[in-house]
Amino acid sequence: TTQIRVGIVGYGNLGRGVETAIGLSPDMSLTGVFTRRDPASVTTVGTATEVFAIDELDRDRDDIDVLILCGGSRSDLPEQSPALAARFSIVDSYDNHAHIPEHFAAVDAAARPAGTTAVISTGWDPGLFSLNRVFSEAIIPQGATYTFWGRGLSQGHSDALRRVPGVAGGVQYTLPSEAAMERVRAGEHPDLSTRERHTRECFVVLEEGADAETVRAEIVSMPDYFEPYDTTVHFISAQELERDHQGMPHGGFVIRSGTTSPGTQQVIEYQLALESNPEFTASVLVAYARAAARMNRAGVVGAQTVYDVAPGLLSPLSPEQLRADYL
Ligand SMILES: NC(=O)C1=CN([C@@H]2O[C@H](COP(=O)(O)OP(=O)(O)OC[C@H]3O[C@@H](n4cnc5c(N)ncnc54)[C@H](OP(=O)(O)O)[C@@H]3O)[C@@H](O)[C@H]2O)C=CC1
Ligand SMILES: N[C@@H](C[C@H]1CC(C(=O)O)=NO1)C(=O)O
Repeated sequence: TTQIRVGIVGYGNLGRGVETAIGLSPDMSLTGVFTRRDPASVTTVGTATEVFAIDELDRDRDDIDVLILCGGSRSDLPEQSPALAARFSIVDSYDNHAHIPEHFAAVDAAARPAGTTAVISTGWDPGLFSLNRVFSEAIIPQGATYTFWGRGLSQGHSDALRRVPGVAGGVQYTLPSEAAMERVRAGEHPDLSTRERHTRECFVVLEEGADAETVRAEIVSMPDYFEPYDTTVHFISAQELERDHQGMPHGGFVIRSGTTSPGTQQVIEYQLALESNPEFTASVLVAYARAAARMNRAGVVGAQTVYDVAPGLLSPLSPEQLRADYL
């Protein structure tokens, strides 16, 4: 069977992870990396990986089945996903939850008339955690569902704070409320606000001459990303960022507890423990790129989410093998 030919758009933490994950997928090949920067300035993990300027995607080409978009959700994907879905099947990891319906509509308006397939908001949240929230609530309609993340590095929030004028670099860690988790695990169904579930801690390197209090105010008031949370901002040097904040671990869990008849307690839990958030997320993107290519060949076009993708399409194994070995 012919390989699925993939293009990576945007080469940062996620782009590097996708490059590695494709190398582990015998049914897929990497056509190349497409970057907005000078290709000569981009050093890839694989020495054989070709790097092109992103406008190399502007011309008609028949060497890409699906593009994996690895840009930032704060400002890259809102522009790149619809633009590229007009000509290619894509997958992205768009994770600004409050605006996913808008993103879906914009991408669908581009993909559907073009006959491309665009799977948006894949990864783990949104993505695998979204699936588990829906599974859990479909199976246990009477109960309460909770999602906790961290302590770990959120790539979406780190990307978002790096976009603030005056910020030269930085990361954001998400901390779950220990008290809230304890109450949930004790089987309580507490009514917790967003602010009561997590806090956010930022470590920021300022650009020369930038005003710290202006930058802090811009971060903590940022709608969707930071405004709904108690957020602290520490200012550090570039050396400290390099020395202390290069790891990108993360994780979390979705838990639902409820009853299937009066007094009959049922609990579903799905947990992730990630040494590398980007490598894990990239692996999810690659699996959904496999599904997007297959869905497009089957004539399923337009924007899709993880709720629209049959799980078997994620696997390199055939439906027959899955029935024989995994059911
Ligand atoms: N759904 C989910 O569960 C998850 C979603 N995500 C999403 O993934 C997005 C991308 O995360 P991440 O890869 O960490 O973001 P990065 O900041 O590493 O990269 C984002 C983009 O910035 C550009 N870039 C990268 N490095 C540099 C550099 N040194 N100088 C200038 N530009 C650079 C690249 O585009 P170019 O090559 O064109 O310059 C790249 O695509 C996040 O915004 C988040 O929304 C992440 C994790 C989980
Ligand atoms: N999308 C998140 C993945 C998880 C982590 C997270 C958070 O820490 O707020 N929310 O969802 C990311 O970019 O890392």
